[in-house]
Amino acid sequence: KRRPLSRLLEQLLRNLEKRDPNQFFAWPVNDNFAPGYSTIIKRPMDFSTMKQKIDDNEYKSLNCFISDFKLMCNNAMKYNKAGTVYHKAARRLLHAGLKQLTPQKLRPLGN
Ligand SMILES: NC(=O)c1ccc2nc(N)sc2c1
Repeated sequence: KRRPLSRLLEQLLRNLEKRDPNQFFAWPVNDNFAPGYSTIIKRPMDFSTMKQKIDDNEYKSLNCFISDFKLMCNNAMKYNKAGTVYHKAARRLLHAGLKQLTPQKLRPLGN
């Protein structure tokens, strides 16, 4: 890929997806299997949508990408009650993902 940012984001996305072996976050959540989802979650996000946004060059920075990743995980922790497999998977994914996304070398200059 010509665009260095796209190349970086695709690699980061692949590594984040590895941490979702059950593919709870692979596709948009469907109201049919998650009753009331679209009324509770105003800004849905999932890995396939993030991939499409990379391909459409919608991410202008790494931080925009990280924001969508956090949104996806926080949506799941909002909709799914604590103690459910989905809530626990979202918490694990968020913590593991942020460790990968904000190590010292990736942190913006100055901190
Ligand atoms: N990402 C989510 O919040 C999520 C994913 C899968 C799923 N399957 C259900 N039966 S509820 C549910 C929620």
